[in-house]
Amino acid sequence: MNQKIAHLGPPGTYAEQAAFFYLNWLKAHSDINSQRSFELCPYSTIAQSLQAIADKQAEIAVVPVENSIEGSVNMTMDSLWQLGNLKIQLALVLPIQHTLISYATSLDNIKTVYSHPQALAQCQEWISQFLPNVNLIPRNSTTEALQGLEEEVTTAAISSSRAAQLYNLPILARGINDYPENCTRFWVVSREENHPVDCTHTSLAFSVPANVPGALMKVLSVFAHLGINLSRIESRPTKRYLGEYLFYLDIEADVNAQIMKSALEELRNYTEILKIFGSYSVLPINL
Ligand SMILES: O=C(O)C(=O)Cc1ccccc1
Repeated sequence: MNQKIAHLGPPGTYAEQAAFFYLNWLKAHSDINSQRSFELCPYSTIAQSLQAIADKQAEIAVVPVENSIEGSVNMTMDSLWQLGNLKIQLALVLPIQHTLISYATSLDNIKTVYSHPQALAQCQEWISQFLPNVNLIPRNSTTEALQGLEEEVTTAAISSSRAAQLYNLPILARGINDYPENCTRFWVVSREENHPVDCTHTSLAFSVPANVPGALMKVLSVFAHLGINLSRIESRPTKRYLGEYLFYLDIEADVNAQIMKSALEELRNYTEILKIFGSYSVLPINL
């Protein structure tokens, strides 16, 4: 059986790099007699990679969730809530080193820089120091940003050195991210529930029944009283009314642990809609 792994494309994105790591990890952990093969499938947006799973065009998607400098990737959070029935299988942490790619012979000749909004934000101090007058133009991905560089020598793109190599493009500057420890967390998502026993994290999102004092505090105190640690809390607009929010939690516990079962049971009293995105472990990608 051929399993399709959806990721943000065109080929050479950081998402593809994470997906490629996952593909090799799957091969290494597959039964030697298994007939499974895997194929990487690029999509134009993160939302489309997740939609591909919901539509059964692909079995797995690898999507960026959070960056150590810029925080959450809103498109991933919003799509997971909207699609509702997708499950996180694994988290991957990828170190990210950005490069400036251009046919310009010097930084002084660059007028426009293209990239994914997260990459532009992760390099903003470098850009304001070395390219203070350029126009910054967002693109769907760091490799979509590479299109057309050849025809226009006053443009540059922020992408990876791996992408520069893949498309045979010149690198003008390396390691341009403002913080050297820049990392992005990706989630491996599918339609199926994850079953391993050693999951370290659970992610979920919820709305509260009414916008009243203490509504969020009641939910958080369930975890506090049971001694369960949270590793992330995010809010996103419900998009229904101004000032109404959804809350996303990453929790340091397995959904199948007895203590989490108790927490989730109690949580249902204080939430309106509760969506559990799954339990998983975290794998660092060592480059
Ligand atoms: O555009 C890419 O290459 C992506 O995978 C999205 C992204 C952009 C910047 C940092 C991490 C992920």
